Amino acid sequence: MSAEPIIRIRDLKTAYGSHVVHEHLDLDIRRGEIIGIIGPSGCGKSVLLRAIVGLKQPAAGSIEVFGERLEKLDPDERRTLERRWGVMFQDGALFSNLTVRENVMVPMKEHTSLGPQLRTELADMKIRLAGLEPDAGLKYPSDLSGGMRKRAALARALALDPELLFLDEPTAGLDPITAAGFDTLVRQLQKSLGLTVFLVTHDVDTLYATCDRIAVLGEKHVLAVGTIDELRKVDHPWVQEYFGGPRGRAATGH
Ligand SMILES: Nc1ncnc2c1ncn2[C@@H]1O[C@H](COP(=O)(O)OP(=O)(O)OP(=O)(O)O)[C@@H](O)[C@H]1O
Repeated sequence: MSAEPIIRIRDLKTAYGSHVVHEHLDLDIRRGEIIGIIGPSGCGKSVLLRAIVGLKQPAAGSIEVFGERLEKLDPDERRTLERRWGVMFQDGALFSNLTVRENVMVPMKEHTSLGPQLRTELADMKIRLAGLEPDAGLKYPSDLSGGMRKRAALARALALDPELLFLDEPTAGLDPITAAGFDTLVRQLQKSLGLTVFLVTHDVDTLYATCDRIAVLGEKHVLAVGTIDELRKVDHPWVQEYFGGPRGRAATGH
């Protein structure tokens, strides 16, 4: 892992009108790590993700990704930078009128000059990489189970061979076995592709199974960041409850 963070957030403030979501938020994401982002509902996990990828304009502070500040780039430079990450949104956000293969090809069409034949071959490769059977590519999202839809959304997030992957609650709504399969897949992909993963989750099992470090959001900023063992020692009621409460104990078998 290099010392230079892949994402560097300093003194971030975000707001919707008078409603301040983040204030004085600092966070570094290290290259090659899977960092879990947790915190109470509505604390701003998804908004933080959106701010990093440029979908939510910060009210103050700075966000650097790959050493660049998005708002300082011209449109071409920004598109080049955006190609280096993939995002899987909370609901998967697949286009319902496109097949899985066509969904995966959307970013390729937008960002590359690859011809249809190559796009198809690459899309099918991503579909397999995400753990789906090849024939899933010809199906529409409505023909897939929840777990398969998540994998299809993951395949699309991987379409451009990203270095950085953003996953917003990837296991929400999945049964525990399917969720565990997804966790394993994320870990395998991180290892084999050398990805850095920014993973928003409520799922304690996912944290234990996949994350190198965890950042706890609350009170508009990062309350604590560290390994699970480090966070267990943090003297904050929500953090204590999260890791020491019944769900946290069940996940560790303590
Ligand atoms: N488009 C929007 N317009 C106005 N307020 C918004 C918008 N998006 C998010 N918010 C507000 O920002 C705050 C943080 O929302 P966010 O979705 O990031 O929370 P979260 O931590 O991801 O929650 P959850 O765990 O429930 O998904 C909430 O108070 C929410 O109401």
